[in-house]
Amino acid sequence: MPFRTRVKICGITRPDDAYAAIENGADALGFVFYDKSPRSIEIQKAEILFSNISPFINKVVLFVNPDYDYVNHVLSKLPVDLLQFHGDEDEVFCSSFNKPYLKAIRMRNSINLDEVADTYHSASGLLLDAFDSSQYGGTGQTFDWDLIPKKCKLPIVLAGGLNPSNVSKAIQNTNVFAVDVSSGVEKSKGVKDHQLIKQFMQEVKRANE
Ligand SMILES: O=C(O)c1ccccc1N[C@@H]1O[C@H](COP(=O)(O)O)[C@@H](O)[C@H]1O
Repeated sequence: MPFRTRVKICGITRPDDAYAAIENGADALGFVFYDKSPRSIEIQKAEILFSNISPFINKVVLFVNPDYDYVNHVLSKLPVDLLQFHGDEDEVFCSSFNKPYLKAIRMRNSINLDEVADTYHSASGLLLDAFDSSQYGGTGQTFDWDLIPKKCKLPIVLAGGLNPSNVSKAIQNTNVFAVDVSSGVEKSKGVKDHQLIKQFMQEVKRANE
């Protein structure tokens, strides 16, 4: 069976955007619970969205340096499949919710991903994003994909500045398990462009042929 790169579309704030992502074949949808993000969503709005998401689509909730109680509050309200920690959270914190999680790593030359995988041994995967000193993520910036090892102890999700024009090259140049996109399929912050979602998914498919 040929390998298929999985796709997560992040920063969903509207039902129509969720449907467009699902209809075009996304495996996971991401919801941002970080009030400094323009893609941040309120719990009440997310409750409605979540109740309309088809089975077998992973619902991922993203946090940046959250309080322990806030994560538990979100988990008490929403049927979450996977947590995504996109800040400076340590392994003890990330693993304390009894839920699978992705740990986002903002890539710099000095990072040794084998060491990071040992540190976050309880993670379901590492999500690699571009480093930006002023923002935690959703920056639309790429990083040097040569920094990604061909083999890692944990599955790798590639993020950071992906869009329909570069995702096929990103997949062909790396050996990642999944790709994650937010700003590259938007018409404005928090509002997805359905044509770009379609093109992005077509390009992922093309790269897998
Ligand atoms: O989307 C955001 O606003 C955001 C805010 C804070 C941390 C992470 C955020 N998004 C994640 O960033 C990466 C890359 O996004 P982009 O495709 O470059 O826009 C992705 O994992 C988003 O989930």
